[in-house]
Amino acid sequence: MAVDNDGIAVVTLQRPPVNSLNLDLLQAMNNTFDDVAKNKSKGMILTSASPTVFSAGLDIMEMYKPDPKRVETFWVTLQDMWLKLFGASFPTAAAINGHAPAGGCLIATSCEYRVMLSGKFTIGLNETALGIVAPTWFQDSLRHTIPTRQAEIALTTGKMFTVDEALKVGLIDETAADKAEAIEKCKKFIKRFDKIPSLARGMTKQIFRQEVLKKLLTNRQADTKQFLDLVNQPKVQQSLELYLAMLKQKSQK
Ligand SMILES: CC/C=C\CC/C=C/CC(=O)SCCNC(=O)CCNC(=O)[C@H](O)C(C)(C)COP(=O)(O)OP(=O)(O)OC[C@H]1O[C@@H](n2cnc3c(N)ncnc32)[C@H](O)[C@@H]1OP(=O)(O)O
Repeated sequence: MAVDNDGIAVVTLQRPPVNSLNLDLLQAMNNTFDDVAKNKSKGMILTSASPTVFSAGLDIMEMYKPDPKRVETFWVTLQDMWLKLFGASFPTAAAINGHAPAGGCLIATSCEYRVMLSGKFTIGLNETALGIVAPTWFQDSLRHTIPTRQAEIALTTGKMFTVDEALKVGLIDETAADKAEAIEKCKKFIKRFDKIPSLARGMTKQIFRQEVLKKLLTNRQADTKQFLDLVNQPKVQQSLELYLAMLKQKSQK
């Protein structure tokens, strides 16, 4: 993590090759978000060290033939990550410098502002296309960002938006030619709050987001159980196996 002169933390995801979110990366993100809050940074920008992938979403290896204890810890840590990021009182922005499918889109939509690089990248919640279900809070994060009708159609079809489509529907706020420009645009967004008292800003954001946050906070155990039931279904394991094989085949071409 780097904190620049103007007090804005730039947090770079760096788990090659595709920043897939495994238990270790999620734990590191949680520690970093706590540090950003403790250091009283003006705000946080999330970006990626990869030139083509912001994040490939959840690491499928954490869910394929999982160890029962680890997969439960994995899910609870993912819930923590979302609660910290979506509920952060400090300003948050995503400089999306590559593809952002599924959990990658979740991270981006948990931030308050999104700038994505122009190019052949895509962003969206593609879970249904993989035969899995986007949990309530994934769906809520999308619904919080784009109009309800478009969110429903996107979720049920597993739509991956091109950069132009994402801009048109409001899934991203701006485009940028390169990563430096994306970070600059995110900084400009965060600097808008320079003259707004941070306590009032933070509380207003938390009130605005509290309904969605409360839904998970009061249903955490049920949400975990639902995930564990789903992940242990033979049909879901079969879908994950096929998907992994497809990804492997594609990467070897
Ligand atoms: C049962 C679960 C129930 C509920 C949970 C619901 C919530 C799910 C949320 C999720 O996030 S599920 C994950 C969904 N993610 C995806 O569908 C993305 C899959 N990846 C891609 O589409 C592409 O990799 C990419 C567009 C992100 C990047 O493309 P490219 O740069 O061409 O890289 P490769 O495809 O060649 O991949 C390199 C390498 O990485 C492996 N990999 C890719 N994504 C994942 C992943 N999500 N988890 C684990 N591993 C992944 C891929 O297999 C390649 O591995 P090699 O060993 O062949 O190099």
